[in-house]
Amino acid sequence: MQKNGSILTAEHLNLYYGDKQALSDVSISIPPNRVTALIGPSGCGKSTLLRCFNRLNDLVEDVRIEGRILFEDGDIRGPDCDIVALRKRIGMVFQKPNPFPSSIYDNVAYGPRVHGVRSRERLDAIVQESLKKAALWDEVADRLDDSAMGLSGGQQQRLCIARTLAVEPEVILMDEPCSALDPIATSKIENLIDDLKEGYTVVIVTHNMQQAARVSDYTGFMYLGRLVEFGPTARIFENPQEELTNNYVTGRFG
Ligand SMILES: Nc1ncnc2c1ncn2[C@@H]1O[C@H](COP(=O)(O)OP(=O)(O)OP(=O)(O)O)[C@@H](O)[C@H]1O
Repeated sequence: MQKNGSILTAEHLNLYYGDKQALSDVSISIPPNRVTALIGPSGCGKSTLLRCFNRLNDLVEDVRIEGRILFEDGDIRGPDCDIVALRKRIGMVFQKPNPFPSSIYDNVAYGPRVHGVRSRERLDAIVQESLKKAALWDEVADRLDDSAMGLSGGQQQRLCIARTLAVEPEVILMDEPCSALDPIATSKIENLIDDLKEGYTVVIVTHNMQQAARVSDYTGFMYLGRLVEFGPTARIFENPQEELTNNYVTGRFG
């Protein structure tokens, strides 16, 4: 944990895609073991900020980043940062479920295998535990060798969460994890997010304000690349300090 009580802190972050500035002077501190939602209109930089937290923007050509991102005590943008180790500690779940075209078991065992776990007994235990934490075990326990592609969209997304949990991350980044799912599957993922904060820090990007209000403890409202306001979710929705936030949460634009 950091001196300010956070697990992850961005300081004066600017990000440019070529000439276009997508983040402007963003500073934010993410509290541990809580769910933090990033909301704001399309194109305001939510996903860009999320991707900075595990250096996924490094893969984008022509990107330039200024500022610091501290994870615990180290700067993840520093030369000493081991990206593979970072992505193990800060996992990511994407908008569209993206299971590998292999068995349910192998999807979950993939990460631990990459990180050197060889014992079948240990892998069995990790697969079972991760699927239980992702609230999927009861639905797949008798068909672990079946293809992950045969699962429903909601099950696939929970499998992707299990795959992320299998390498024991500390932070889970979720980029619109329910946007491809129906309401029942969405509510399962939302319940799961609530359970996850016992053991993990969750940062979720969502278009859906009701979802942010339901699942998060803290909310950051972004607009045109800036973090306009950040605070406890109830305060952001019920008593925002900034007029822009108020206009957005009351549905005056979006
Ligand atoms: N790889 C990229 N190359 C160039 N520009 C990009 C890239 N990714 C995002 N952008 C631009 O950066 C800005 C912020 O995009 P970002 O995806 O972070 O916004 P967002 O708030 O997550 O939007 P949405 O809610 O629509 O997903 C947008 O103007 C977008 O067009």
